[in-house]
Amino acid sequence: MPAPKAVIDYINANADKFIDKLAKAVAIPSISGDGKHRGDVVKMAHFLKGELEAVGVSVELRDLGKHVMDGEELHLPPAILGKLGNDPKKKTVLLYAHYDVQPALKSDGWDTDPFKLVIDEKTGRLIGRGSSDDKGPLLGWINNLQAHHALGLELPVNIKICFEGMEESGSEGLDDLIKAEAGPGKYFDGVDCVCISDNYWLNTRTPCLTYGLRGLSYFKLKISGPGRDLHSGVFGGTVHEPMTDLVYVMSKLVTPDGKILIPGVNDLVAPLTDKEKALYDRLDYGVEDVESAAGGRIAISSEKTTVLMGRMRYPSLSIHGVEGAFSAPGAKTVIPASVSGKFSIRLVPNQTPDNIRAFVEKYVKDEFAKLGSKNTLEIEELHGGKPWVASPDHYNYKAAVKATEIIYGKTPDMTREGGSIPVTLTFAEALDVNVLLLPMGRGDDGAHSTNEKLDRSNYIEGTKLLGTYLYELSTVQ
Ligand SMILES: C[C@H](N)C(=O)N[C@@H](Cc1c[nH]cn1)C(=O)O
Ligand SMILES: [Zn+2]
Ligand SMILES: [Zn+2]
Repeated sequence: MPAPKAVIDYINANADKFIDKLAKAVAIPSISGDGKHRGDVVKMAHFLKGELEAVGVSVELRDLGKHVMDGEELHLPPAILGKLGNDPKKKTVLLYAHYDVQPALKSDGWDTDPFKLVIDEKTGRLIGRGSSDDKGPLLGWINNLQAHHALGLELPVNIKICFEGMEESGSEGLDDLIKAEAGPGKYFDGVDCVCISDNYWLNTRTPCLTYGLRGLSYFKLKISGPGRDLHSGVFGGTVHEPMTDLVYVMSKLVTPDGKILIPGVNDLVAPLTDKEKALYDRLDYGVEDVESAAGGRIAISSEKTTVLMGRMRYPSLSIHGVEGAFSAPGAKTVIPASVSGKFSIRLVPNQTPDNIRAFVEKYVKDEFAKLGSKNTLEIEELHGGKPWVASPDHYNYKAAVKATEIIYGKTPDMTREGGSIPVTLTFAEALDVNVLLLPMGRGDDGAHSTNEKLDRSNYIEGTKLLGTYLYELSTVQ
């Protein structure tokens, strides 16, 4: 059943107000990975609580306790739990999204202030940190609730909500909450299926539904030696230098064409079948899509399926940065006393943070030992999450296919995502339900990157898509 015309008309008529709301959300720098912004993450939770209550949702902010980040004990931001409707004749769908964002500084290379939503009238882009990941999609749900509230319409399904503020930092605390609230009489009791809008189309033209995510193991490799930073003219050539050791070890992790060098990691990956390869052949995708989204002609292969499988079905290892290294402008002649290299591995089925950790630790220690360095090495796993694959034959997906056809006039591609949303598998297992990923943004949105954007049409049509999905879900078998 399509959404009522009144709902679609309301969304069209209120598009500018929805954009204003996105601007308010973007203005709160809710960066979960930076302790200095923890107050902003909590502020964002209260902002959303107000928005949800204003449209009739009963909301509670659940305390998730404390954690330690970068040596500092911090209170975790709350999980936002909400309920609207309790009609036993209707299906109940659980909506998940996250209200935290990745860090962003203008000096990273943004053209504008990352926390001030800029509306580019020429291109229709809504530019700002979190516009696509994941404040726009999160507000897409609230926009629909607002439309129903304002029009005095009942929703076609019962809604339960779980919005979190730590997704970009390993979803700490949420797994325990979900497990504790699964089962008869508990918060998530009665949930029939889950919908998450927190990923992206493969390209800029074809909507998709996503039935898989890669997992993640994130590591910090710390090498220390001198008691303090040293003058390279005085000490260069006389001591083992931490940065030199780190660069050596990090260079042994992955080849420039993406082959992971850590023994054991690739052995866990299931062999490719012809049937599976045909799935990638059919997707609307070209090497030019990855190159235009990346902003450079740098695809790892000229073969479309190789590039797609590199994102969807094989693990990858990325080197993210070095803490403690000299990185300012100028030419400081320093030997840093302690440096920490950060890298992560995206995991695919059969790989888990538990079975990958031992391979990584052994290999890194062995490679470091080959140096005969007197510096010390510590390796720490910062966070991790398992990969997830669902059945796209479930009614949850059928409802989303129909909704996409109604709103976009196209049958969506069925994709697996290269990114990670650690709680997806927890929902699937703890609640024993199907989970659907229904993305709002395009493949070139630049999530986690500079100048992140959400196209105005994706925000507004995406809002309609989420609403229409709820109607299709209410009648699909
Ligand atoms: C796909 C989702 N929107 C996302 O960006 N997830 C993050 C999760 C994460 C884990 N550590 C830091 N962030 C991702 O895939 O990187
Ligand atoms: Zn993200
Ligand atoms: Zn996200």
